[in-house]
Amino acid sequence: MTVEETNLKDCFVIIPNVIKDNRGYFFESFNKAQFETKTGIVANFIQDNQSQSSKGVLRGLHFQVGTFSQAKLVRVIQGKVLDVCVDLRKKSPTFGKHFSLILDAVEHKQLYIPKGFAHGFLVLENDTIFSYKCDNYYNKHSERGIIYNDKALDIDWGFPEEDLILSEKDKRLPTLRAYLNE
Ligand SMILES: Cc1cn([C@H]2C[C@H](O)[C@@H](COP(=O)(O)OP(=O)(O)O[C@H]3O[C@@H](C)C(=O)[C@@H](O)[C@H]3O)O2)c(=O)[nH]c1=O
Repeated sequence: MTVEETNLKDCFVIIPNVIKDNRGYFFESFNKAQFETKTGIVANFIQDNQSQSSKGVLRGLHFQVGTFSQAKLVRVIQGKVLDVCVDLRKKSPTFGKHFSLILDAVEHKQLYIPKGFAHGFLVLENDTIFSYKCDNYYNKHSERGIIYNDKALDIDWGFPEEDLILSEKDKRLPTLRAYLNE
């Protein structure tokens, strides 16, 4: 696997070694020792999640707070997404900045998103299956979010706004400024 830095500190793109033969392909989707050596991050993932979505679904921008804050290692098993994360660590030099990349089932890239970041993705192909590891358990009461189209974040989703499909919960999320003033 190869690890690439992003514009956001502690946030990495992981590019696996995909081995192809006449049967198909094989790759190690997670190798703790290699992950830790190449990123310098000690990962203790304890929950795996999987979701399926249609084209146009936007999930996010989500995070958990306090003792339930989560680092995530995200990837696409089938289909394609635009994946986005936002640095919400108040003391970070890249506070409020975001990183985005395409995750698909062709390159099999992964994104490591540290604690203190918001995360979301826009689904670009029907029947996309998204999978991620978390280093903390889900906790309903610790869930927070920022609205995906917050002008202050300036995220280019590159998709017609009227075609987006969001959960009722996600439609009501606050801007970053409103969240910080809560
Ligand atoms: C995230 C999560 C949800 N749930 C439940 C709550 C709800 O009934 C149902 C669907 O939850 P949501 O609508 O929050 O699912 P979703 O919008 O897919 O939430 C996910 O979005 C992406 C962008 C992330 O980064 C994740 O951390 C997570 O927040 O699943 C769990 O039981 N465990 C979990 O870990």
